[in-house]
Amino acid sequence: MSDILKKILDVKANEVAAAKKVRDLASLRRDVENDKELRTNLRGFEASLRGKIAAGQAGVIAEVKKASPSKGILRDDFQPAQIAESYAKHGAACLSVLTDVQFFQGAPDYLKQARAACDIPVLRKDFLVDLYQVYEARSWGADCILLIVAALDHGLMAEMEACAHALGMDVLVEVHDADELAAALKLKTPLLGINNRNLRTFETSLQTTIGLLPRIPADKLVVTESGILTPDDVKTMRDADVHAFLVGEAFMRAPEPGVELQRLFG
Ligand SMILES: O=P(O)(O)OC[C@@H](O)[C@@H](O)c1c[nH]c2ccccc12
Repeated sequence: MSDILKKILDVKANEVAAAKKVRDLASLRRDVENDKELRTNLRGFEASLRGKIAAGQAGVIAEVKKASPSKGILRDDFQPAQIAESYAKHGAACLSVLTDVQFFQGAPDYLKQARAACDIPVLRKDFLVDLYQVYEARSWGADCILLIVAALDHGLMAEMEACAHALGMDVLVEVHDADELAAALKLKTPLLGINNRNLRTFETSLQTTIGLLPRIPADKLVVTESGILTPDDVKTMRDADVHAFLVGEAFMRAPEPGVELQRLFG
């Protein structure tokens, strides 16, 4: 197995081991749980999505992403605070900020800068493989974490979800096929992301979302992720009753990301 996901997960395991040497889990956990600001300053991620959708709009999670392993650099003039402001001003429900350094050229600092520049909730977008990263996410200000079924043992995944919820964060669980979906449906979170991109091959098809819809109970909020590039793509999803979107590339390549958001979804 030499797929890219496997490579990323190896790096993540090393990163967590290194971070624990600087500050161990017990100490990080204590710091997060004893910080009044972190205990109270939470922006409801699910609530923000549901608010937009209840008003008849799309619930857009707008991504702050400098680069990706499949596409290279997406944006040269990369200023997370400015991008966040632009997204919020033009109607994004939430932000997603890449914190992975090695593969996506993201950073924890980008999450902090983006969140400080607006008042909408923020997802830590990364490959989480350890409880430690859940506490890290909150310590940086994240309102929601991503759990990728393909990256996680199912027992650990449930533990991470419980931890996130205990800290007041929401959880977006990500799947790509029917088996992963079955595992995701055992979690409590209503936020179900369907990644149209295969993380092992990077092939992208919007049919991934459409094909899985019949298997999803009505109380789940489906977020279609990746490969949404045109107003037509948005229409395809909304016609299929999918109203929440996670979009990066299309916005990152535009001169003003928020204006592009409005063009795609307005
Ligand atoms: O840039 P796009 O094709 O609009 O995709 C955004 C987002 O879905 C994608 O960045 C993503 C979805 N799941 C992930 C998991 C890890 C890293 C990145 C991702």
